[in-house]
Amino acid sequence: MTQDLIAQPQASHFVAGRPLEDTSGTPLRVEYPHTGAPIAQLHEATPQVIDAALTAAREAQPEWAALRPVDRGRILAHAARIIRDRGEELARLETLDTGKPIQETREADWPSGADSLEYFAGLAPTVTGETIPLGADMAYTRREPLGVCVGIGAWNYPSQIACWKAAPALAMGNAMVFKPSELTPLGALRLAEIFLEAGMPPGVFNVVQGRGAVGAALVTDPRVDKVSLTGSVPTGRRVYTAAAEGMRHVTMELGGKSPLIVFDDATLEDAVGAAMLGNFYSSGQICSNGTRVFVQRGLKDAFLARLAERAATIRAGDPLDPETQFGPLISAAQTDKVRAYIAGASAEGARLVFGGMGEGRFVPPTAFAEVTDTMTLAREEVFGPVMAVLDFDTEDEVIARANATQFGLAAGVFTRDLARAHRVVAQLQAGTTWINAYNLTPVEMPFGGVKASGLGRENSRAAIEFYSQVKSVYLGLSPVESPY
Ligand SMILES: NC(=O)c1ccc[n+]([C@@H]2O[C@H](COP(=O)([O-])OP(=O)(O)OC[C@H]3O[C@@H](n4cnc5c(N)ncnc54)[C@H](O)[C@@H]3O)[C@@H](O)[C@H]2O)c1
Repeated sequence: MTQDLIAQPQASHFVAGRPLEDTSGTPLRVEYPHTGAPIAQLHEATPQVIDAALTAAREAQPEWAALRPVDRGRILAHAARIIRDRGEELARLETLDTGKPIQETREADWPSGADSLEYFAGLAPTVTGETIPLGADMAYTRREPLGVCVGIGAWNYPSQIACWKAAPALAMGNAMVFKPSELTPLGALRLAEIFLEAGMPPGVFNVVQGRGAVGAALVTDPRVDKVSLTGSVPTGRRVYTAAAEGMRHVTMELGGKSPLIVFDDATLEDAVGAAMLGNFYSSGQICSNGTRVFVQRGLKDAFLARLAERAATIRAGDPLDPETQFGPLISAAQTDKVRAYIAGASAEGARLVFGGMGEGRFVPPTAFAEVTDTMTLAREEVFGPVMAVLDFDTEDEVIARANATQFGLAAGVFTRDLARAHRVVAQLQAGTTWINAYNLTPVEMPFGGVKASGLGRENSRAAIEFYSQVKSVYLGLSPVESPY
């Protein structure tokens, strides 16, 4: 291993407040995506490790839930402060784990995780029940935790995903066992250490490593009350099915093929900027990306010309270089997959405007024009920096075409006509939408999908509902009337 790129943690797992190793688990080689060089060597969780993590979570949860919400919130807020204090070190770790430019991991990844911890730390004490007058009697409701939640993460925003799941779950008094993606296991381990340092009792947040089989073992364990997955639609279907067997709650944050609609009265620079953000940031590995860019015919030539001009200035390179704006893809397998989509788009008759295959782990920012709805590039999630530009003429037409997909994660509209913007957004089948903006996901705003893109919402007050349940308490204050 190159000495300065080693990121070996103390142990593969973090259970009951301690690093835990079991070298009998299948080896898990962690690589720096930029070079493919190993940066850590871990082991997948064995059944014993999974059992230890779930036992620890089960045991820790009741006491954690019994704390005053303000006391749980103080620990989450303390963890957020530690994350902010160690921003540089954590950004570097995230870059090594994901290959994303350090520019991005400094600004977006852990800081967004810290936002989430701060938000739910503040929200926890404000969650109250209802009192319901019933004449002489009354009822009230209590919002109670679910118990043990399993979090399963994707590789594109590993530490942000861990925080987005942990923050509402823990704020509401649940314990969590988190399984990061096997490709990006390092950030969640660091989060577990930070929680402990911030004063969280051992066992409240545990991390186990492994591929899909470890996730599947967690999802079906009778000690688990809820599963929150961030991943692809096929994995989501499997996990939802398995969770249903045990009547477990789920949150599903899945993939998309989101439309970004640009009317010909849009501000060109903003629309082009948003299309670039929504296709090339994180080398296109973002679930909510607006990968079907519908451009009204009158603006098409200007849009493509300005897009090509601005895309040519994107600086690709070593992700640890602060000047780098664009990094490699996560793995050789993902690179092959993205290249196959590029080859397929050309074969199906789309016109390559710029970009192409690239070299090694890099696929450059790429855009195709004259893409039609039936082409594979317009129908399937690529999860790489490949933009499909489609032409359209009328509002009704573009709404129908935008909705003609199994996905429903996100959508965007660019126009100066705000009445039209609201009218169009109201008709788009998507859980998260933007008007004259794209891919901004502040913690204050609910985030999630409809249709095959998911169930439940992360972030905002809405997330509380998905990490708690309502108990009704009927309070009899008058004599019991019985016919017997
Ligand atoms: N909606 C969102 O918030 C969001 C955010 C990021 C990524 N994503 C989606 O994630 C996908 C990319 O991530 P990925 O390739 O890691 O996804 P993936 O579906 O391959 O894996 C996601 C996670 O599920 C685990 N897993 C796989 N099979 C499992 C099983 N049978 N039971 C339990 N767990 C299992 C994996 O080990 C991994 O941790 C894309 O489709 C992307 O759109 C969605």
